[in-house]
Amino acid sequence: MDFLGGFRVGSQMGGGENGFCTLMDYVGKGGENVGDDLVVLFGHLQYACKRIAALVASPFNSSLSKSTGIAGGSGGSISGRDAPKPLDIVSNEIILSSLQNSGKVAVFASEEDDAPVWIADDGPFVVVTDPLDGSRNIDASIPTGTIFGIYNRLEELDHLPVEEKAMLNSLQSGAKLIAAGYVLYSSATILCASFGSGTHAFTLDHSTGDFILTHPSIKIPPRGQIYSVNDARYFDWPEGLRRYIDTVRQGKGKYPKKYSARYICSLVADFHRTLMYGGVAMNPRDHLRLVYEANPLSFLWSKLGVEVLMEKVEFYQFSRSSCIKDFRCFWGVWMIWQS
Ligand SMILES: O=P(O)(O)OC[C@H]1O[C@](O)(COP(=O)(O)O)[C@@H](O)[C@@H]1O
Repeated sequence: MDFLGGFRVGSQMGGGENGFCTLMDYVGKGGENVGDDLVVLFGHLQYACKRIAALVASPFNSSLSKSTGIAGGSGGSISGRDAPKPLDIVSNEIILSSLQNSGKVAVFASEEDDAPVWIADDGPFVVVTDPLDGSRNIDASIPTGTIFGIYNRLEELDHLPVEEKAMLNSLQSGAKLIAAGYVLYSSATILCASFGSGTHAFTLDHSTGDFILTHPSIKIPPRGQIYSVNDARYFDWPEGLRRYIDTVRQGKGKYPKKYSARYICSLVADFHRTLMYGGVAMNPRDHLRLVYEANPLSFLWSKLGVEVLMEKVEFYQFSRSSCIKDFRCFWGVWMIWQS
């Protein structure tokens, strides 16, 4: 048992009884004290994620999706890998309605929507999210996750037309995030977040419904022995990346042990494992969304002092004719540079 600022820190084996530090304790006045508005926002966000955790674990998943007839949803005309899956849409609605109820959000920008939604003129925050990442894998019960980032609303844009200010607020630079995180839906449900100093993980105690602080101020192991990348794309990679992976596979890098490969193809799960065990995780394709995935996760890494490489961010040029979903980037995280 550990102590943090007067709170007992639970372990995943521990209960959520009195004395454990819950997420709401942590963000509140007795903990990091992120400010009343953000506390309220997190109260609603964690509630939404608990509902999504229950949804993805539900035995009624597939019948729910089929019977509600939302499979085509708002994205009926979209095809292939971008076609929204039913649980994505349900998760999106859950988060949106929770944030609307919070009264603290001006703009909600989700990977599931073509355009950001303006919620409330006086909401102090802008929330960007991928409500259910990895949902392509859900029929096989592979872990999924919610990714979120939070900005302050740009008051200097208040005079603009709604659509324009919603878009510009959502396209703020990742460097302006005030908080970001993810929720992993796996054998445990884990909410991992940074509010600007350090990165902390909270594990859902199903007996009380509280997220308990289980991993305060996470430190990535200085040396990992795992690389995480979709290496079916090996022949599409740049030469330098192929050389790097070949080097660590053979144990010929600075760390003289052969690396192992782990790739779930569920970003939050691959990210969380890398956070826990170290190593290198990347997606060297022009595929991940800058606003909903790469920026929030990079914010977390940067609070850990980890080097984040993002390329192709020139996509991040505001253009009125572009869909926010099209801002994509190559994304890589180097825990340790060692080729
Ligand atoms: O097919 P790749 O390049 O391995 O990409 C897999 C990545 O795509 C994702 O499924 C995200 O894709 P979507 O945003 O289209 O859902 C991640 O969870 C995963 O890390």
